[in-house]
Amino acid sequence: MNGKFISFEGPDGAGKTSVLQAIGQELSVKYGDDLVLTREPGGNKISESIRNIILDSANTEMDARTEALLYAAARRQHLKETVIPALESGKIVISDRYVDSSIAYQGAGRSIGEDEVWQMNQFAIDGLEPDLTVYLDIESEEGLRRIKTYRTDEINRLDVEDLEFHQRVRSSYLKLAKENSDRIKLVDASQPLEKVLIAVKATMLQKYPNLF
Ligand SMILES: Nc1ncnc2c1ncn2[C@@H]1O[C@H](COP(=O)(O)OP(=O)(O)OP(=O)(O)O)[C@@H](O)[C@H]1O
Ligand SMILES: Cc1cn([C@H]2C[C@H](O)[C@@H](COP(=O)(O)O)O2)c(=O)[nH]c1=O
Repeated sequence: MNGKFISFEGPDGAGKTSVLQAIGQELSVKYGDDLVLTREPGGNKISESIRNIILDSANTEMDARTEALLYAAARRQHLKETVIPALESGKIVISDRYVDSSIAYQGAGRSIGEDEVWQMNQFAIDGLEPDLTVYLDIESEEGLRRIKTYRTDEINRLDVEDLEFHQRVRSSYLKLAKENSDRIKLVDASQPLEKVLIAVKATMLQKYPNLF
């Protein structure tokens, strides 16, 4: 596949949506339809339906392994329907979250086990990893503060987990970034948004010097 596959990762409230909106606007001027901005869970009808089930705050009885399997199912459909066809036609695919989210949130956050969640996801991703992952790092307290202070849309079933859950998620991300330093590049997301954007662009340019 000759396209570029870039994922953005981070704890809740790190600023992925804000960063991707700005970067996406800039890149779409240059690339038009050759840029695919998408998200997990979601990106197509089936995966968005699965997203609604997973994130619905009313689904309090959902088992942690069921949750992990649903994320993996949404991921598989997203890959088959959205990501792989775009990469095969040479497009740039930027996904808000991918399999690292499952390792951090289900593996560590829900304490299912990071290795177990990674193994289970192999069936869904069939070896397809991003070429570059931009990890927006934020302390859990600050991420949660941002969500509670500024969010106008709905607070989802994972946002309302306690501080310890979100701290396990962040620790897992930091471990993943250390163990996969060729692929995962850390950006300090506690800075003002303008500075985060500069750092993110610099990170992307290191991998793809002519991207912007
Ligand atoms: N660098 C920043 N400094 C201060 N506030 C920020 C910054 N980046 C984003 N925010 C604000 O924090 C809130 C969360 O940001 P955003 O929705 O972009 O994060 P996110 O990583 O997509 O979160 P989630 O994964 O929970 O959807 C928003 O209200 C946004 O305006
Ligand atoms: C892909 C994926 C996501 N999650 C969690 C992380 C967030 O809390 C939500 C998605 O909401 P966002 O506002 O779009 O970031 O789902 C997860 O737990 N596991 C995953 O694999």
